[in-house]
Formats: sequence, C-alpha cells, structure tokens
Amino acid sequence: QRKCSESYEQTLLTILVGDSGVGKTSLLVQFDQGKFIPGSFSATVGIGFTNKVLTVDELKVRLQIWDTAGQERFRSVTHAYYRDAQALLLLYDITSRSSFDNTRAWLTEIHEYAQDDVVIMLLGNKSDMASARAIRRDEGEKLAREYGVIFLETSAKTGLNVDEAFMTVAKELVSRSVQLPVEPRFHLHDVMRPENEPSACCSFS
Ligand SMILES: Nc1nc2c(ncn2[C@@H]2O[C@H](COP(=O)(O)OP(=O)(O)OP(=O)(O)O)[C@@H](O)[C@H]2O)c(=O)[nH]1
Repeated sequence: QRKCSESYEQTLLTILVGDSGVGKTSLLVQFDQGKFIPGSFSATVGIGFTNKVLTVDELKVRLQIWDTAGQERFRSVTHAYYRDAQALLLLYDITSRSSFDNTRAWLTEIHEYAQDDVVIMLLGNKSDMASARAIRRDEGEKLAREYGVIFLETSAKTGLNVDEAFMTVAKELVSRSVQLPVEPRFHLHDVMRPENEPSACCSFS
C-alpha cells in the first residue's frame, strides 16, 4: 500500500457470475446508478466493468466490478478473469430452480479457476418477485453454509440489499488485507488503466 494525498486506497477486483438472465447487469446498474430498467433484457456479450469508490471503516477503496456474460458460449472468456478476482458474486434467480441448481457447477468452476482465498458471495436475486418464488430463502442459506460462503437475497429492481452485498464484500476484503498483507500481484487494471487516469498512486492490492 502507498499513501495518497489524504487516505489509502485499494482496488479490489470483483466479478459477477451466474446463469444468463439472473440479473447480473441489473444488479450492477442498480448499485452504480441507483436505477432499474424493467424488461430490458439484452444478454451481456463478453465482459465489461464499472468502478465504484466506497468508504470502508474510513478507508477509501475502489471496487472494480466485472460483469460477465452468463451464456455458455462466453464461458471460456469468463474463466480468464477468475484468476485476478479477489471476490466473486454468484447470482441465482429465486424464481428459477435451474439457476439455483446450476450454482453448484458455478462453484466448482470458481474453485477450479479462481484463487484459493477468493471471497465468494451467493446472492438470490429477484427477491421482489414473491409470487413467482421457486427457491426458499432457507435453501439458499443452506447451500451457502455447505460451501462456506456469504449469503444474501437481493433485488436489482427495488434495490433491496444491493449496496449491502457490495459493502459486505468490500468489508471482508479490507479486513482480510489488513490482517494478511499479500504480495503485490499482477492485476488486469494495471494494463487496462484509461489514459486519463493518474498513474501509479492508488491502484494496487
Ligand atoms: N423483477 C426483477 N427483475 C429483474 C431483477 N434483476 C433482473 N431482472 C430482469 O431480469 C432480466 C435479466 O436481467 P440481466 O441483468 O440482463 O441478467 P444477466 O444476468 O446480466 O444476463 P446475461 O447478461 O445474459 O448473463 C431483465 O429483464 C431484468 O429486467 C430483479 O431483481 N427483479
């Protein structure tokens, strides 16, 4: 870590994964812009990212959140990003049994491609759709316990628990990096930094 003018800053790489249509892009738009565009399903092609600065325990951190495509044909692209991720948010749709069942396959992939100490959060999204619910909350909680991951139900539509999900991840990462300083690693943003962004200061683990 290096000291910036007033505070320390870390960049924490986070990836959203899960089946196509579970609401990854919507969750990120709600978190980033505080809005939900109903019925606007256009499947993500490839990958894109958003930066968001959060304050965790008076520490300014930058969450760089990568939104991946859930469709199978983009899977090999997504795998390439797992290695650099410090946190993974795995979404399912509480109205879709298949998206919930598939989370086990996602967790297997995560364990295969991601770092061992990656923070994983399981999110049951679309919790506003109570009448169409197919997965009980306790089923999500049980699965999360089984895999030792953090769990929340969210709604990208109403915003329920959206900020909480990202804050929980940021807090967990900050507390881990305070306790366990890690060697600087190669990060995607080191090579992808936009030209107008100030160099070196404030972008490291
Ligand atoms: N009611 C409700 N609808 C949602 C919610 N989140 C997403 N949706 C809707 O579900 C559809 C799919 O959402 P996306 O955010 O595009 O899904 P995705 O996971 O990014 O899909 P891929 O890009 O194909 O991986 C859209 O029509 C959204 O409006 C939610 O929390 N509640």
